[in-house]
Amino acid sequence: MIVVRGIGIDKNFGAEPVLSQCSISLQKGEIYGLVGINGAGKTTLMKILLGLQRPDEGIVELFGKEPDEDRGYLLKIGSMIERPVFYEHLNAIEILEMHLRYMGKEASVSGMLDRVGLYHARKKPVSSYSLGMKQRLGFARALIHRPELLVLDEPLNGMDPVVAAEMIQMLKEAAQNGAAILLSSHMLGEMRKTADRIGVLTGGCIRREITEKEEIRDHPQEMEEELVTLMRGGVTDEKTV
Ligand SMILES: Nc1ncnc2c1ncn2[C@@H]1O[C@H](COP(=O)(O)OP(=O)(O)OP(=O)(O)O)[C@@H](O)[C@H]1O
Repeated sequence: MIVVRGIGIDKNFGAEPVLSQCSISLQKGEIYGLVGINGAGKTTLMKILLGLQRPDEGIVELFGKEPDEDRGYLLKIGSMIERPVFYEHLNAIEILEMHLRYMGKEASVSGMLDRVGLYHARKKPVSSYSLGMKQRLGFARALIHRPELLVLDEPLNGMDPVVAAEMIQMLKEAAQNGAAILLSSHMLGEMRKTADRIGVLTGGCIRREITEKEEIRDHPQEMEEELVTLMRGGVTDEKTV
């Protein structure tokens, strides 16, 4: 089942084309890794898929249909785009409890804070958190309501290896439970360990998708070299999506 699909998306900022006939789709239960150089358009594509930005051309379908006016689909989505924003005078417990109430879901707030390494700081105001701690709280907020679609823009940025490994494990569990996960990262090694499919965004569209699990996991050196070549705009004989 396809959870989100972008078809033929164009987006320009002024005279600068960022996305050009860009198409992407994610299935239930899959982790899709989006890679590309700085400025390739990863964040822009994610925002368009989430309805945070309008494309100049093209169609987005969420859960099998074009997003409707009542925006009920938002309750099925978790996201973290760029830096997460919070009411900074609240603490982590209050923020996650408020989010769960809004989403109409129940979950263990303490359990989630423990997994992202914030249990010790759970009663401190978010204004006292470091950037990495805010990033972890943003990750927790994106996941805690068990969304069917998760869109995470560089969630592993600035994470230490212990936290990054736990976050990857949590993403895998969410995918096993049926979530479709779109993830961007510059950390090709982490991406290789995490994603079922990797798409290379370059020149405004996804030029290449690496889909075979064996190809992603068993040939790390070759795969990372190929990704870097593609991101630089290099040509391979592979398909354009
Ligand atoms: N609101 C905006 N107004 C003007 N230009 C924008 C806007 N948002 C993005 N851009 C431009 O669009 C291009 C793509 O930006 P985007 O943030 O999508 O790239 P990215 O692949 O996520 O980059 P990074 O890896 O650095 O996060 C960049 O050239 C950026 O300057």
